[in-house]
Amino acid sequence: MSIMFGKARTCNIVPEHEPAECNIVVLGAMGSGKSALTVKFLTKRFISEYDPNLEDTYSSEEMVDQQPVLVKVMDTADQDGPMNCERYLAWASAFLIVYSIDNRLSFEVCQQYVEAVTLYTKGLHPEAPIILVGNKVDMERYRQVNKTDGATLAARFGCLFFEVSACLDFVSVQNVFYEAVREVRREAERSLSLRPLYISEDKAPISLSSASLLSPCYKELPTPATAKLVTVKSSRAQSKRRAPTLTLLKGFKIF
Ligand SMILES: Nc1nc2c(ncn2[C@@H]2O[C@H](COP(=O)(O)OP(=O)(O)OP(=O)(O)O)[C@@H](O)[C@H]2O)c(=O)[nH]1
Repeated sequence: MSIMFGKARTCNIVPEHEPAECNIVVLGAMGSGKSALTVKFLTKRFISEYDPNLEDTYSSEEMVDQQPVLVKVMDTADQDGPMNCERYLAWASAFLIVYSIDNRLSFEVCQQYVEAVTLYTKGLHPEAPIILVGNKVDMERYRQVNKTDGATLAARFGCLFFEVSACLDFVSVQNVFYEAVREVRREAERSLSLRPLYISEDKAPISLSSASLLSPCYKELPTPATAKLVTVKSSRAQSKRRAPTLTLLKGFKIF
């Protein structure tokens, strides 16, 4: 039921059956652990070697809060700091911006990413959320970035903040990606509540399912020079319809 100019009208909500999509871009300094976090989320395993110039996009069917969602993860590889950001800014539903707690420079590069992304997303509806991630928390004895530094940066830009380790427990890493999906859903709801619904008799019923709520996620995947869509169905896929398959990620040695 929505009220428009004082008239009470109903709209037939036709639920879509396609899982919503959520495009997550993983950004951060070289060596901060972007690929390791991506592979941990997709395979539950920690990688040790990788091709540092490899930039790929992977997809995985997930169930977040009992709602199916196709999570697409773009693992970026910039040489030094935000470079030709247009390849991912319009595509992204959310950003994970990663630094390594044992590397102060990676934290400074991370701030450049937060500023560059915020410049683009501020004022967009829905706004693509940023999640700040302090990785390698297992390297506590070599810590160079205090947890309060990360929390302060996150508070300054209104982002969520987590410290995790790609080589420790899987659930903490999965939670970061799941929180990104939840933030996208919350932002879509917020954005929808700001817009009056225009409904007239001759218009088709409006579908407000989670898919259309997340319609900002349905963006054409850009054809950036290096990213290729590699489908990786997580072995955790809850979907009974299709046997989960896992294509090992090119360029990663998984043990
Ligand atoms: N101790 C520890 N090492 C990690 C962790 N995450 C990644 N590493 C290591 O850090 C190095 C860089 O990890 P990557 O995941 O390749 O980092 P990246 O940000 O993808 O680096 P680029 O591909 O060069 O952008 C590798 O040797 C990883 O094994 C972590 O949580 N803890």
